[in-house]
Amino acid sequence: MSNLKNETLREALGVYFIMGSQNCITSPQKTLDLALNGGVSIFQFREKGEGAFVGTEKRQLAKELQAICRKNNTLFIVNDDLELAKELDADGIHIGQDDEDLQYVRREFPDKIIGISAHTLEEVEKAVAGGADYLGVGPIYATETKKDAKEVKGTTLIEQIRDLGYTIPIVGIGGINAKRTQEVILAGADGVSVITAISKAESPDKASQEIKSEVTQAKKIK
Ligand SMILES: Cc1ncsc1CCOP(=O)(O)O
Ligand SMILES: C=C1C=NC(C)=NC1=N
Ligand SMILES: [Mg+2]
Repeated sequence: MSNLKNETLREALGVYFIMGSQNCITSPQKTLDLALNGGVSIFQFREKGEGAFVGTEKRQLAKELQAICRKNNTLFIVNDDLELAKELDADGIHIGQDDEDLQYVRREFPDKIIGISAHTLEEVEKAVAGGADYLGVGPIYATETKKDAKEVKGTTLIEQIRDLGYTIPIVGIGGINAKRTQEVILAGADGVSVITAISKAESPDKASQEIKSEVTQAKKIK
């Protein structure tokens, strides 16, 4: 378990922005700065897909985005890349089912936040048993961003997890925007993970603000 208190992390998961150079219209640095101004509460660097940076360029961009997060007192999470996460002393790492297994990652990062993607109840149970700090459940809605996304499931898995009494922090992910945010929170998620709705927004700060207010409103109803 990360040394960050469970409830603090749950709170921080509210508006979980994920981005890499391939997801932006303008510069990643500018996009992140605006998104943080708008109310993003945790950020994940996810440099993947066609044309993604590798090596020194990737490391350089990660350092710059981490510095922007630090300036805004916001958690900086690295997707998949354990070496990079270690080198930057990131606040946490997010792994998918096809990445290193949780036990190995926990040994490497005993006090960091470890998030796991989960798409089935079996994957959820394994992640909870293994001591993951949060789950990324999706895709909730259709998404263009992740080419190998699994089948769209709506909010059913989130509801199932809560019906079974699991209290692990959850973010929904996949095709989420401001309009869809309340449904995901009311289903039992603690936050929403978003790439396109913020990274390709006309104004990333306004987009983040709208999502944040939807999260806040839904949590009042819950
Ligand atoms: C990384 C990931 N995992 C499941 S869907 C997805 C992409 C989400 O991107 P968007 O918010 O643009 O649909
Ligand atoms: C695939 C993913 C699922 N969930 C989260 C939070 N991040 C990811 N990269
Ligand atoms: Mg992965």
